[in-house]
Amino acid sequence: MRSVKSYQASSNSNLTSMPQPLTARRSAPISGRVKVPGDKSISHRALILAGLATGRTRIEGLLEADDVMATARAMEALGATVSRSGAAFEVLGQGVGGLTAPDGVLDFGNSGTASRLMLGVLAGYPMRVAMTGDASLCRRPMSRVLAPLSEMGLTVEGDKDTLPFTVEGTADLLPIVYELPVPSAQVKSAVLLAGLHAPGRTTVIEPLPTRDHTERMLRFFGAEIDVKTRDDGGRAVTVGGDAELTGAHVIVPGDPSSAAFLVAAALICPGSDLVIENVLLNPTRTGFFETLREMGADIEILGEHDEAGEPVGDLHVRSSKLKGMRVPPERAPSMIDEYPILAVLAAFAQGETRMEGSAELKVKESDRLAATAAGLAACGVEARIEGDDLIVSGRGAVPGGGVVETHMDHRIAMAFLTLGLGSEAPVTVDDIGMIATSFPDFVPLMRGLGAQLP
Ligand SMILES: O=C(O)C1=C[C@@H](OP(=O)(O)O)[C@@H](O)[C@H](O)C1
Ligand SMILES: C=C(OP(=O)(O)O)C(=O)O
Repeated sequence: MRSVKSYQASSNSNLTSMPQPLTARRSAPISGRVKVPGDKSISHRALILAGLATGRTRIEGLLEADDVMATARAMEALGATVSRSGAAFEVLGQGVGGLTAPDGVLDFGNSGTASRLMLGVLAGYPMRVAMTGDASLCRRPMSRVLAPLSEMGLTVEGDKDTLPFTVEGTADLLPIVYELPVPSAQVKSAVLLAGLHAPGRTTVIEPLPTRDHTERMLRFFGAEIDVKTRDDGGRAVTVGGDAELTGAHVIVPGDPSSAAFLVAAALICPGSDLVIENVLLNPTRTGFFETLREMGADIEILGEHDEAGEPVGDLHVRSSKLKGMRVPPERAPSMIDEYPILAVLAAFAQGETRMEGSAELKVKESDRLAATAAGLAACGVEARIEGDDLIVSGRGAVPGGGVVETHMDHRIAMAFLTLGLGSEAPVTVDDIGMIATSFPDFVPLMRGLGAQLP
């Protein structure tokens, strides 16, 4: 058994370590059968709910990346026991009210999900907890979660909107009905997690459906969850308070947001034929694959089935000629992390791709609208931002030859390394260090499939 304390907070140490540039070159076909690491969103939630449950939880396929290890360390600091046992993780939970005050500051590294979901957990405990993150996380807005959680009873010292700050929860949380002003699964999840402690029922209303892993997993651990879907697709999610959760056996499927880079590489490198096994196919996460099919991509889904409460299947991808399209704003939540790699594919397509309603991209690990447009321009692609829309003019081929700034953003780094596998001239990414936050084996895995990442 190995405790998670032995995992380093490497996303923070990246701040002081030297940047690691990498150059991607035009590649032969990307082919083979492969699995991607476990889904990041489900991994965070598995650790949190396991820590709040009574008894033991076994987690298979947990993503061992910096972001998820920040959640694991936080749960340990709060009194849960998290250890690795062979290929799985085991968590000994403390029950919904059983967590205890940490000794030091909780450091969430680069992870928005870890920090925001944990605020929901902490809201139910009358203890002062100091929280921080790396330079990127300390710029990201926290008011979106602090607003509903303050209504429930959480206080933030100094009324701050960004980390670092100290919060204090209460044993007397109020249940609320909260309508999300922005489509965000992190905000929805934070309110639902706080609702576990509140007496009565807490409801989150979301005008556009966002990823629903918290609801599914809460149900899996025994919480009372009610989901009502409106005619317009919006949802009202209600959690019963004073909840009791029981340890469970969680199996984490492959992350579709990581698979997206492999799919993209296979599409743009001629002659590719790739199968990615065991990918999460929850409909709140598959907007990218649907969009690519509409653009003409040859993507087949094989062997779809349910595993531990989530749909999974294999993706079979063959290189394809793509055409530009209008991506409607209501699709954004189901593919929010895939816009940088979609924009890269749009550059290889014929015609214009207009990605509408992408405002949320401005508040991710970097301003992804700006970083993506600048990266494309550095690689000779015409791209522009109009309000909240990103517009890419595809010419069927990409010149490349640029140096791309990643701004401490793992998805920008992976998106532009992928671009370099299909462009005419090599593409250099200024720093690949942050890739460890979500997909530590990205570079060796891609090399194994034929990618030229020397
Ligand atoms: O709930 C989650 O696990 C996530 C929700 C999304 O963020 P928002 O809730 O800010 O849209 C997504 O970008 C992030 O990578 C993971
Ligand atoms: C936005 C992301 O993550 P987070 O918000 O958890 O930092 C991401 O992984 O693309």
